[in-house]
Amino acid sequence: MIILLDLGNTRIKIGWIVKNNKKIYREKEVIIFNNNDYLSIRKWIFSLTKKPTHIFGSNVAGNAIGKIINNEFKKIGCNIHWLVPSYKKYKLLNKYLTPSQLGTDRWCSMLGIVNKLSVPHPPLLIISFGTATTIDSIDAINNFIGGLIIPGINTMKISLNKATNLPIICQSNILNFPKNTNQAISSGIIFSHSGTIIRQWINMIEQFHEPPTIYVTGGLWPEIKKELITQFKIINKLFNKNIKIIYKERAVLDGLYIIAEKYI
Ligand SMILES: Nc1ncnc2c1ncn2[C@@H]1O[C@H](COP(=O)(O)OP(=O)(O)O)[C@@H](O)[C@H]1O
Ligand SMILES: CC(C)(COP(=O)(O)O)[C@@H](O)C(=O)NCCC(=O)O
Repeated sequence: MIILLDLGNTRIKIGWIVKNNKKIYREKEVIIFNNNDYLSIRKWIFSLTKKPTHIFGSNVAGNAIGKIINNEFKKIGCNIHWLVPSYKKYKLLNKYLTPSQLGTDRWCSMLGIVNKLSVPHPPLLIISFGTATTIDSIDAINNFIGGLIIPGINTMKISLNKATNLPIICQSNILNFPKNTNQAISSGIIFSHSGTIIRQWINMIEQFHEPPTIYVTGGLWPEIKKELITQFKIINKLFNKNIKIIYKERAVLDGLYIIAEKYI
C-alpha cells in the first residue's frame, strides 16, 4: 500500500493505492482532515490495517506542519517522501524561473492532467480554488508557461474582515447589483475571481489563438461553480464556442498517483 498526501494550507487530503492480482486500485473516497486536527489524523494512521510501503506527499503548508505529520507516520515506522517540483517530470516541463519554487500542489495537479493527454492538445487553464486560488497555463505540448496566485474565496472574506469593520459574511446569492453587505461581499469576491479567470482566458487566446480547455479543482469549487458556468455559457453564446469546464475532484492526488504507481 502506498499513501498519497496532499497537504494544503487549510486541509490535508489523503488517498492511497494498493496492488491486488497485478491490478492497481485507488482510494474510493478521499480522506479529509483539517490540518490542525492532529487527533483525527493520528487515529486514522493507527487504524491502518497494513503498514504503507511508501508515502508520497505534496506539502505547501510549511515545514513545521510537514514535520508534525511526518512524526505521526514515524510512530508506525514510515517516512514521508515530500516531493519538490523539478524542471522536467514525465510529460511536463516546468518553466518557472526557479522550478522548485512552484507550489508542489500546482505541479502535481498539472502532472496528473497532462499525463492523460496526448500532444498536441488545446492549451490548458488549470484552476484550483483552495486557501489561495491559482490559475495555471500549459501550452499544447505540455510546457507549464506560468500562472497566477490570488487570495482564495474564503481568504478574501477573512482578510476583508481583518482589515475593515465589515463582518465575516455567510454566502449569499451572487447579484450584479448587490443591495446589502452580505450580497456585496459575496458577489464582489466571486466576480473578482471570475474576472481574473476571464482575463487569463483572454491572455491564453491571445498567446495561442485558440481557447484553452479549462480544468477546475479545490474545496471551494462549489462556491463559484454556478457563476463560472453561467459566465462561460454567455461566452459560448456570444462567440459561438463550446468551452467546457472539466472538474477534477482530486487533481493533486492524481498527480501523486502518477509518481507513486512506479513503486507499487
Ligand atoms: N466540507 C468542507 N469542509 C471544510 N472545508 C471546506 C469544505 N468544503 C469546502 N471547504 C473549504 O475549502 C477550502 C479548502 O479547500 P482545499 O482545496 O482543501 O484547500 P487547501 O488545499 O488550501 O487546504 C477551505 O477554505 C474550506 O473552507
Ligand atoms: C499558491 C499556494 C499557496 C496554493 O496553496 P493552497 O491554496 O492549495 O493551499 C501554493 O501552491 C504555494 O505555496 N505555492 C508556492 C509558491 C508558488 O507556487 O509560486
